Amino acid sequence: MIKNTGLILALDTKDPVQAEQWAKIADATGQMIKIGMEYTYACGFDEVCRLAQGRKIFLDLKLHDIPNTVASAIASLAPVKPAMLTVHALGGQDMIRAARRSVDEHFPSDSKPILLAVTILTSMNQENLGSIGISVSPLEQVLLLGKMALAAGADGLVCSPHEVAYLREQLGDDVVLVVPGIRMADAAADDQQRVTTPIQAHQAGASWIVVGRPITRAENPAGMAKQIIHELQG
Ligand SMILES: O=C(O)c1cc(=O)[nH]c(=O)n1[C@@H]1O[C@H](COP(=O)(O)O)[C@@H](O)[C@H]1O
Repeated sequence: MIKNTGLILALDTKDPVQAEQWAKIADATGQMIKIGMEYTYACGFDEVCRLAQGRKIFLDLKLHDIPNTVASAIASLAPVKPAMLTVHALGGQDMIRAARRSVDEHFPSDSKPILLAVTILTSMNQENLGSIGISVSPLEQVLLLGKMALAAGADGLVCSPHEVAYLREQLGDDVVLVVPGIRMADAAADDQQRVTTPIQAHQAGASWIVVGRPITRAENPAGMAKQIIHELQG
């Protein structure tokens, strides 16, 4: 059983003022923030570096390309000094090996980001998998991709809350499991398919949960963040 599950607040916005306000909520509670594609593409790399300064950042750009391109992209991300970064497991073992080499080469040994492989997006269900030619269950596919990614050098995985308990059992306590697809009980799932509540993800063994809209669209985002942290610690 994982004792502590951290909260990562996803800053999915194009607006630097809004991002700073949400980041301050995370600062006040000592949580990590996630900067993703929306912010990076809208605001640019310099702004990402500014927002990241003095903060623990999960840089979620979900790199997925040929090995050389991914390795070079990771080298370009070094100025952000992220604590975590993502590649897509579907890029395969050669791409993940190249990502590993690039992290080891371009980041100082005392501040290497945790290299995370995104398995099957939380927005996909069995039917979506079938439409891309995958007939096994999300659980089986996540385990297959997860084992491959860890063997190729990833430090951890991004998976849905539905797979966490099984991955913990199969892969042990040391692997970092980062878990989006978090919704409060009875809340709308939006575009997410494989979801649970924060406490269920914690009990299943998540190292970190990633939460965006349940906090950022709450009437009182700071209050909601505190409530989730309280639940995770309870
Ligand atoms: O890599 C991720 O963080 C990620 C992987 C995944 O499978 N599903 C997923 O939702 N995410 C991210 O987690 C966040 C979830 O946001 P909300 O659905 O608003 O809580 C978004 O920033 C997504 O980009």
